[in-house]
Amino acid sequence: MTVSDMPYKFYPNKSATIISAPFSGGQDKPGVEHGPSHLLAANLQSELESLGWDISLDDPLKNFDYQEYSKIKDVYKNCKKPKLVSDATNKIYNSVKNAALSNNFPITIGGDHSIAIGTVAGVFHKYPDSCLLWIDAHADINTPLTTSSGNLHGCPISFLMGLDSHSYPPHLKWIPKCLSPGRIAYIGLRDVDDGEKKILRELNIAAYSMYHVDKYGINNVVQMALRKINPHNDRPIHLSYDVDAIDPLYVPATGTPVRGGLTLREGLFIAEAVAETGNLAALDIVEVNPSLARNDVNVIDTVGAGLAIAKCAFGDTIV
Ligand SMILES: NC(=[NH2+])NCCC[C@H](N)C(=O)O
Ligand SMILES: [Mn+2]
Ligand SMILES: [Mn+2]
Repeated sequence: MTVSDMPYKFYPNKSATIISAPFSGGQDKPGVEHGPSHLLAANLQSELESLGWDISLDDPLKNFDYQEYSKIKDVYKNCKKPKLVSDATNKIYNSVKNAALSNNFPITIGGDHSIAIGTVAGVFHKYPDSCLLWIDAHADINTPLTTSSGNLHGCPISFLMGLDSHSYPPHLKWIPKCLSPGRIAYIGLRDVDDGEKKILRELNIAAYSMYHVDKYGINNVVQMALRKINPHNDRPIHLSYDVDAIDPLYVPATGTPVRGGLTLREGLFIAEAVAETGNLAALDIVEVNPSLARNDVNVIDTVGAGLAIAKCAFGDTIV
């Protein structure tokens, strides 16, 4: 592959919006809501500006009243906090949509991975022809019928695809069914639930696990994944990056760590290779949870990895 002569084809004037999504309601462990403030304190904005980007900030959950939700019983069958997740991701959806509609590259910093309900829906509103590259140890494609944890950060893909849609909590029915199975590829999988494996097989979804990374090497895996979802390299690519794809050695401060993950270099290579296509259209960096660090080094490593992913995606190393 050659370096695109049109880097960032969808945002040629290199302007971006950093959207803070300090949200933890898609899972049970407090602390992931502090991810955005740590990434910003690590100079995310000025680091991206020094790469030639014009950066604005948005904070769609600024006035969000979390207290209100603790007063109500927010469960639907086995799904935890559907109203909270619905309302928060709807605000993120509008922020991402508005950024993309005003030609600002949306980079959303989480927060748990349920926020991708809003980010993917927002990007696909502007670019319905997009494809989604999901970097994660997990498939996050449980439906309300298959989830055993009830945590909605394990379900965003199924809502975006409309899988088992009759089972949805009423609040989540607004989510546009914008994603088709041929438009998503995974890299980094190693902790996939049985119900999820069945879905991945039945829908013939491009799923590259750590086994494939070892077998073919990271470059081949990225190229294979992109060829499946973007065969002519003309579609916008949404890169949704769960930092737990990277091995806990490098990214210890995350809610659902799984050993045997990507090396830090493999993880960064993915962001570089997607940037190199010229078609990167949105980025999420999720599941940074500074509260789960055992010491300061853990925080520095995890936040530093998130920052490095963003810089690679924004052209630090190649473009
Ligand atoms: N975004 C994440 N870290 N998701 C972890 C999901 C874990 C498990 N598959 C579940 O559904 O509960
Ligand atoms: Mn995830
Ligand atoms: Mn994960």
